[in-house]
Amino acid sequence: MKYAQFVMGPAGCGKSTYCAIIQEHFKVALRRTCRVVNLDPAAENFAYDCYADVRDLISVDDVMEELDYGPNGGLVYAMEYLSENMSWLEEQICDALDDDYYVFDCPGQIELYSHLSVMREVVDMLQNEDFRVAGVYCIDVNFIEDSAKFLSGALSALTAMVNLELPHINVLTKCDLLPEGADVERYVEGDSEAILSELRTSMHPRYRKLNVALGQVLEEYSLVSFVALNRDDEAWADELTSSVAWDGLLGLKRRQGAARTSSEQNENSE
Ligand SMILES: Nc1nc2c(ncn2[C@@H]2O[C@H](COP(=O)(O)OP(=O)(O)OP(=O)(O)O)[C@@H](O)[C@H]2O)c(=O)[nH]1
Repeated sequence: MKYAQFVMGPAGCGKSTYCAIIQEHFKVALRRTCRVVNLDPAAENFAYDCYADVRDLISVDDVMEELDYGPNGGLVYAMEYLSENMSWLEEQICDALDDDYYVFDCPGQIELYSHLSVMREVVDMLQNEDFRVAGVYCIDVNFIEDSAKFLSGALSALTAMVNLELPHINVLTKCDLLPEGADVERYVEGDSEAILSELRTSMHPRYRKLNVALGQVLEEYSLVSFVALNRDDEAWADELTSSVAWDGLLGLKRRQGAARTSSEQNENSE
C-alpha cells in the first residue's frame, strides 16, 4: 500500500504552504521522504521540493500564449490535456514502492471538483496503482469572518468530498491572522448550532429553513469541523501525527512507527 494526500482548496488559501510544511515534517520528525507533486498548471512558485511538476507536461502560460485563451479557459484546457495524457502522471509515480508517501498540490478552481472529471480520474488512477488516497481540503480564516462565509467554504469542501469520494479532512489555514480573542472553536469543534444561530440573526428569515437543512447536511457529512493550522506553530505538525483522526485517514502514525523501526534496525546492524 502506498499513501497520498490530495491537497485542495480555493486559490491562495495556503495549499502549497501546507504541502511544504508536511514535507518538512516528514523529513525532520518522521525521517521519511514525502514526494510532493504539483498538479497545478498555473502554479508560479512553491516552497517545497517538487518531485514532479505538471507544468513539465503543460502550463497555463503556454496555453494562453499559444491558443490565446484566458486564465480560466487555459486552466481547464491544461487539465483536460492532463486527462488525455494520464500516462505522463503514471510515469511519475511508477517507481513508488510499498509505504511510499506522496502529496498532490492541486489547483483551486471549483469546476475541477464540481463537474469536470479530471481530478476524479487522477484519484481513480492512484487507487488502481494501490495508493490509499485521502482528501485534505484547506480554507483560510477569511472564511470564518462570519457564518455565511463559513457555510460557503464548507459547501465547497463538501463538493470536493462527494465528487472524489475520498476520506476527507478539512484544514483551517492562516490561523496566525486571527484577531486576538477570535472565536474559532465553534468552527474547529463543529458547533453547527452556534453557526446556525448566527445565521438566524444575520440573514433574512426566508433563508432559515434552508440554513437549517444545509447545517444538517454538513453535520451528517461531519464537514463542519476543521483542523486549525498556523504555519508558524511548530507544534501543529506534531499534533497532526498524534491525532487519531489524521492517523486513521492519512496513515501517518503507522508510517512513523515503520520509520522508527527501520532506523532502529539500521542502528542495530551498524
Ligand atoms: N499569514 C499566513 N500566510 C500564509 C499562511 N499560509 C500561506 N500563507 C500565504 O498565503 C499566500 C498563498 O499561499 P499558498 O500556499 O501559495 O496558497 P495556494 O493555495 O497554494 O495558492 P494557489 O496555488 O495560488 O491557489 C502566500 O503569500 C503565503 O505566504 C499562513 O499560515 N499564515
